[in-house]
Amino acid sequence: MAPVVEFPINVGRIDDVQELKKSRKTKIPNRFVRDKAERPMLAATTHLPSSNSIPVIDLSKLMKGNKEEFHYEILKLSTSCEEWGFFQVINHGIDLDLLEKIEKVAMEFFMLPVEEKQKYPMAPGTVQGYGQAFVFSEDQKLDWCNMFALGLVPHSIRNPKLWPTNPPTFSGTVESYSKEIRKLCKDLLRFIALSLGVGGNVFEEMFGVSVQAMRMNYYPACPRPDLVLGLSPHSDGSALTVLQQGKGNTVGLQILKNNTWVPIQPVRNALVINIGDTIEVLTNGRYKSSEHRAVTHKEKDRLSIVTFYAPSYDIEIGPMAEMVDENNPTKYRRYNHGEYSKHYVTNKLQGKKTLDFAKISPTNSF
Ligand SMILES: COC(=O)C(/C=C/C1=C(C)CCCC1(C)C)=C/O[C@H]1C=C(C)C(=O)O1
Ligand SMILES: O=C(O)CCC(=O)C(=O)O
Ligand SMILES: [Fe+2]
Repeated sequence: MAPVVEFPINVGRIDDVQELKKSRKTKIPNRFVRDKAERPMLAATTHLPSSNSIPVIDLSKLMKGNKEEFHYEILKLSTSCEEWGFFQVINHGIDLDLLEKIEKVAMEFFMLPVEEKQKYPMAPGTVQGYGQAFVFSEDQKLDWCNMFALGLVPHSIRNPKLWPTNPPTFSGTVESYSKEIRKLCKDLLRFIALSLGVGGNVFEEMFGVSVQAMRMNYYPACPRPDLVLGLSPHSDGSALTVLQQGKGNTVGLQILKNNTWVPIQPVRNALVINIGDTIEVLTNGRYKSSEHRAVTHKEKDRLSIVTFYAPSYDIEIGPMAEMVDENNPTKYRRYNHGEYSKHYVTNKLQGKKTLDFAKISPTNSF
């Protein structure tokens, strides 16, 4: 079973942002207007030097490159994970038509009448279906985003009632896409392990049948992008996250680096990968999950398709012995991943605060 909140909650009225946009009102409802300190300050983040962008990893060099190419790319991978917690992957081997198809069915779904989408409601306190996840109270600010999320693997986390029959190709495309993304996650975890100097199969052997979930995020254009957030700042609770940005989309994803929000420029046919909290714990903080958020655009809509890949709920995790020594004392305790998942999905998105669950000294930001 996927983790859910067990207490009764009142989340108040959650407006559907696509419907708000259709109503053409220029005033943003107060629940979406962020306090001053949280607003995106668009001008301050759009003029960064181009060198300040996340590394691009060529997967074909890791899969079938010569020795030199392999070593160069592994080094780049390790630097990306250490310095950014993010990278983009090109030549990933996933059929580009499949990437197009998943975008197409996602857009077809979001373009359906709201009554049709609401046949698959995300119940308050849960994370699957159509709606807004991570809302737990009436006074919580809302994101300028419509989400549709599904648990995929193992089958026990699936809720068949939430799988849309419209568009008719939706489910089949999700199945094909998720199989390919799963293979990619396994390959990436193997190379991430090698980049750490541990055995390539370490993560896969440890994870059991990994949990896989998918979220489609649709950010309609917003008349006041300076006042709202598309998605609140957070780190992902997964081991790895794979993010596909809609073709031709504007910049929307930003990551927090040295206290500055850095926009991620989409690279054609690339997938964005980020290190989740689980890898941060397993590497004892050597590879960190980065805080990130999404901002909106005044005229353009944006779509992202996100896959979360995480260990099985039954496994216990903690820093790997190879990552701990007298210079790197243990920073995280051991815990059950199912408990962390429950903690993650029963708290609002709040930067990296969720990971305090695992920290031995929670006040440290490491
Ligand atoms: C921002 O993160 C998420 O929305 C998210 C949710 C994932 C899930 C589903 C959509 C349905 C099945 C359960 C699951 C919690 C995996 C993130 O997933 C991360 C968070 C944890 C913890 C994790 O294991 O993956
Ligand atoms: O839409 C984006 O670019 C960010 C999505 C994201 O971070 C998430 O879904 O966890
Ligand atoms: Fe995320």
